[in-house]
This record gives sequence, structure tokens and C-alpha cells, in this order.
Amino acid sequence: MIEISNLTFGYSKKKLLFKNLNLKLQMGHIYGLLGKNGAGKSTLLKNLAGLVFPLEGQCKLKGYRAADRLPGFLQELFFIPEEIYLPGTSAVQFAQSTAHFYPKFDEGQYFRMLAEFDVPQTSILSKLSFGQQKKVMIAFGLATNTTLLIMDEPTNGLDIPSKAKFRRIIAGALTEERCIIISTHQIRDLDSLIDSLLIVHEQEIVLNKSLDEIAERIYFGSSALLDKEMVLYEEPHRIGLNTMSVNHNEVFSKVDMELLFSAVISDHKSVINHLN
Ligand SMILES: Nc1ncnc2c1ncn2[C@@H]1O[C@H](COP(=O)(O)OP(=O)(O)OP(=O)(O)O)[C@@H](O)[C@H]1O
Repeated sequence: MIEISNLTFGYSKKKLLFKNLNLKLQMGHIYGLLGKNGAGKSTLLKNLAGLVFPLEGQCKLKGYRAADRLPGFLQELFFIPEEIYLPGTSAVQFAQSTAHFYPKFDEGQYFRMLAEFDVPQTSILSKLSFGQQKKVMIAFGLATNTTLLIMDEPTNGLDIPSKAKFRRIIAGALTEERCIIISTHQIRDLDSLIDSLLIVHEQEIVLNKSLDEIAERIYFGSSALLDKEMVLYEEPHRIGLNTMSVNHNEVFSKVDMELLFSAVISDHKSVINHLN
């Protein structure tokens, strides 16, 4: 399990980004992390990865405190940041020099994913395009088979066919022993991929729910004819309204993550209260 308890963090003590933030993440899930620009998504991920240190509280992975950065912790975590800088070696040489830090690294899986992404194994990584470099990191990160895989804006730089491959490859690599967190503004890139949603807003995690739990409680529709009292949030659409309403008929609808995100960051209390 991954647990953040009472996390207080700011780059300066005068301006806190998180105050007493608590979060538990379970294995076997792919979490989508959403938040406005500057809400602190990357910073939260860096706290989880032990790349910055809490002012108070702690982040724990498999009993290891992230801030201690012990070898046992580092071999259970792979972090793909938004900006990546790869060395002047090939994908094969990169694995030869780096994979031994990850005891569960699967070389066959790495090469299969590189092939699926159409990335040549022998090209010099630093000379590949940004999108190709991202694919190498995604393939390597998945092949490490670490308990926690964190990806910050992984689909930036990927072309449209590669985004579909990305979803397929990630979904295929999830096991009951690992947890994947993906932070992104490209909510549609996460469609049919994530099973749980995290939203960071105003120093807190205001939502941590599976899409199934959300769909049980909220009906996502596009009708102006709904009982107004049941409507939690609505937004004009080209030919009508996109609505979120109380799911009193227990009808299962597809979660509109963009709409939910807009609702949470504009009037999060009513929607959040209903979900919680
Ligand atoms: N190294 C740093 N030193 C000081 N302030 C920082 C540093 N890194 C980030 N910040 C500030 O912390 C806040 C949160 O930044 P962060 O990058 O975590 O947000 P984000 O939610 O990932 O944003 P975006 O969606 O724009 O990528 C911002 O106000 C940013 O300016």
C-alpha cells in the first residue's frame, strides 16, 4: 500500500502547497491525478518519490519512508517526470547500465514494448525525438515492474496513434502487485485506461474515488429535461447541456471526467459532498 499521512509541504514555509494531506492508494489500480495548473500535482508526485521532503508528515511505500530514499524503496519505484533527458546511448545499452537497479526488470517485456511503440533499439537515445524518448522511458518504466510507477504528463509529445498504443500497453502491464499514477491535463488520453480518479485542489486531495463508485452515485447525461432538483452541475454543450445528477435510478453512465473536474474545481463542495 501507498500512504501519505498528514503531509504538509511548501517550497517556502510561508506558502504551503499542501496542508495535512492524507491519501491511501491501493495496488492493482491505475489512478489519474488531475488538478489545475499550479495545484501541486508534480510536487505531490515528487513527495511520493522522495525527490522533495515534507515539512510535516510522511509518504510511505511498502513500509519505506520516501524521504529516507533507502535502496529497498528506490527499487520499488519508477518515476517518469514531465521533462526527460536521456543519455547518448542506445535503448539496449541504457537497459544494460540501468536495469540492475530494478530486481524485477523484464528485458523481454522492455523490447516487446519498444517494438510495439516502433522505437528502434539501436538508435542513440539523445538523438531521438521527444515523443520517441518518452516512449523509451514508458517502456523502461513498465518493464521495471516496480510496485509504484509514476508518470507525469506521459502523453505529451505522443502522436495520436501512439496515445492509443500507450493506453493498450499500460492496461496490459497492470498487475495486482503494482500501482500506476498518471498525472495529466489531457483527460481524454486517460479514457478507458484509469479506474480511479484523484483531484488535488486548494491544498488537499478533494477526490479519491474509483470510476465505478462515481458512476454509482452520479448520472452523467446530456438532457435539459432532468429533474432540476437532482442536478448537481451542468454545463452548456453545443446542442444542449452536459449534466451531472444524483443517480437515484441506479443507472450506470460513463463518467465524464472533464465535466466532473470542472464541477469539482468550480463548486466542489456540493459534488464532493454527494460523492463522499
Ligand atoms: N522548485 C520549485 N521551487 C519553488 N516553487 C516551485 C518549484 N516547483 C514548483 N513550484 C511552485 O509550486 C506550485 C505547484 O507546482 P507544480 O509543478 O507542482 O504544479 P502542477 O499542478 O504540476 O502544475 P501544472 O499543471 O502547471 O504542471 C507552483 O506555484 C510552482 O510555481
